[in-house]
Amino acid sequence: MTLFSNSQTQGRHVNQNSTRDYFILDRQWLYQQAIVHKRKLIFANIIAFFATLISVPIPMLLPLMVDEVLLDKPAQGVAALNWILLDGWQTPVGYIVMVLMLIVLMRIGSQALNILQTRQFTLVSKQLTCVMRQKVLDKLGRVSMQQYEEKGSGGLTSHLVTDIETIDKFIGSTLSRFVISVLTVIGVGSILLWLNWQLGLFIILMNPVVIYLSRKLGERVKHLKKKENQAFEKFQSRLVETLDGIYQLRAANREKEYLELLKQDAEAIRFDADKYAWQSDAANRLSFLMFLIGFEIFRAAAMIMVLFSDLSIGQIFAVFGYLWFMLSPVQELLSIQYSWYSAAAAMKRINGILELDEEYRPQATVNPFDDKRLIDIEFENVSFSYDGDRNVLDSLNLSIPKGKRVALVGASGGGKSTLIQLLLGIYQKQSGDIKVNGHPIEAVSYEALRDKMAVVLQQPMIFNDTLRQNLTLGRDFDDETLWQALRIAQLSDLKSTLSNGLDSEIGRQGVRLSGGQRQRLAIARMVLNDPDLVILDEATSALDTTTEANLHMALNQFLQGRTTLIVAHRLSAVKQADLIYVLEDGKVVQSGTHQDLLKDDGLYQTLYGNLQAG
Ligand SMILES: Nc1ncnc2c1ncn2[C@@H]1O[C@H](COP(=O)(O)OP(=O)(O)OP(=O)(O)O)[C@@H](O)[C@H]1O
Repeated sequence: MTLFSNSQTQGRHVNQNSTRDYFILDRQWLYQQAIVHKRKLIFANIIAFFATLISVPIPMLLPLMVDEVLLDKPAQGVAALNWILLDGWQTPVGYIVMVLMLIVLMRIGSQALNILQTRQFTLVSKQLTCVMRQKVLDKLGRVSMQQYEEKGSGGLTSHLVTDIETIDKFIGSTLSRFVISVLTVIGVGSILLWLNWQLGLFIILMNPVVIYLSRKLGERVKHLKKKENQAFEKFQSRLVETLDGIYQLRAANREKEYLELLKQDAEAIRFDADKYAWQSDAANRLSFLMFLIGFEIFRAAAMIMVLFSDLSIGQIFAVFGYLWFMLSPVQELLSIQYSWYSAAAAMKRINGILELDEEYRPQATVNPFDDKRLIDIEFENVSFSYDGDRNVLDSLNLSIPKGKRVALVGASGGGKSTLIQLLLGIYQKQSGDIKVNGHPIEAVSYEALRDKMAVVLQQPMIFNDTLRQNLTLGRDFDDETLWQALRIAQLSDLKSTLSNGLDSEIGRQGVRLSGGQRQRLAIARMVLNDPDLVILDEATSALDTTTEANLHMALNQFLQGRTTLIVAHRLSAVKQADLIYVLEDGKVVQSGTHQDLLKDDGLYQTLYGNLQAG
């Protein structure tokens, strides 16, 4: 079956370490899980057997009531009741009350066992879905950036929520009902055959047909409902997008056009919803009509049997009872294939995630970091292309010496951020060497290097959490250290603006931080990291010149002795670097200090010469 095929990686770039050692949801795994949970599953099935054993005979008490008590033809049933009942209670009312109590007890017993049985299955299903979620989460931590960029996070989120929920439902409710349904249908079928084999056979064969036909009509409704839901989803996502961007839309005077689009979406909902409303009502009624007609045919057939066989009135009542009794188990058995299809499709989608290419993570074979904590980086003839066609970095050579502050400048799109991504191991160079303290970066391992460095990006991530959590990202620091980091990052003023201090909620529902504040928060985060290698990628671009100057002054001391790589457009951020590289079309076209570069005719002078003059 395609669902379980393991070979979906074809046509994709597969990293060196992704040699199918990854976890996947397949028959074998399900089988292993069934073995792991076999005690619960066996217990659940034994309970199911007894639950059915108690409930199936209930309608058989009707012939006893109707024939023996109401029509006054006492036989074994009444004899059995007489054996239990005291003399004074051996009256029709006594019999009815006694049978009522018996039925109530049987129903309570059967329901109690059902609850216990479902409980066993939910224990298993929740355990399995939890394992699945954790496996997918583990995988997400290893998925390569290319894959994230291709898939987008929206699709991945829905897999984690809805698809796993579908599988949970299949195991927890559909499978759990399966045994009970099969046993009930077998039990009821046997009793009907025993009562009157011709009538029994007719009902056993025709019942699934009637339910199948009425279900078919029901599915039509589902299809319509799906269309209505899709229209709603489209409307909703456009609405959220429009409202999120309302400020910019208003400023661009395009608000009306976007609201007009929303109105068109609303119109589409009206069209689909209207169709769904009446057609679903009609289909529901037709579906029920089909069922009622089937039921009436069975009833008529049963009455005809009374004419032509020795079926008693009480037994006819029992047959009617069993018709209802069979209804839900047959329905459940018929729907199992649909649930299986959805669960299989969900599994396939989850396997799609589990098979995504993983980030290349070579194991460390050397430790080039000495006690002095100094790091130097060397790029030797490094080439890289995103699409395998155009080289974004083209035989690039540059060196970032120990403890120095190095700046990368150049026109937008020159490859500066790409270079950082190669250093971080987010993307892999196609050729050349990146060396860390003289060792190839693969031998050092990206994880070991990431441990030593901190990167501050232009648009730092702020979590919907407290200031403390946003600073520490879960690590332990005392308050004084945190305030010290905030001081260096020029964020001391938060002390007076946040009522709850470090424990104030910032992020989406808390205080709204300005672009500049976010950047400074990320710098404070970096300071707390105490890194040996600092990378600032447009990290101060949103600050005003005074704050930026103050920040650089405060950072000067902190960056002393740490290797620093700065990517920036602003002269103020670049000027103080010990060494500046000018990148153009993926190559270093100039290098030197600010003063050296200003003297040369070249890109640097074009970019910064005027500013300097000004
Ligand atoms: N994920 C990506 N997929 C494909 N192409 C990309 C990707 N990221 C960047 N590029 C392309 O690679 C080139 C270099 O981009 P990069 O972001 O490294 O430039 P940059 O020098 O940092 O620019 P800026 O100064 O504007 O930040 C650009 O042409 C860009 O379009």
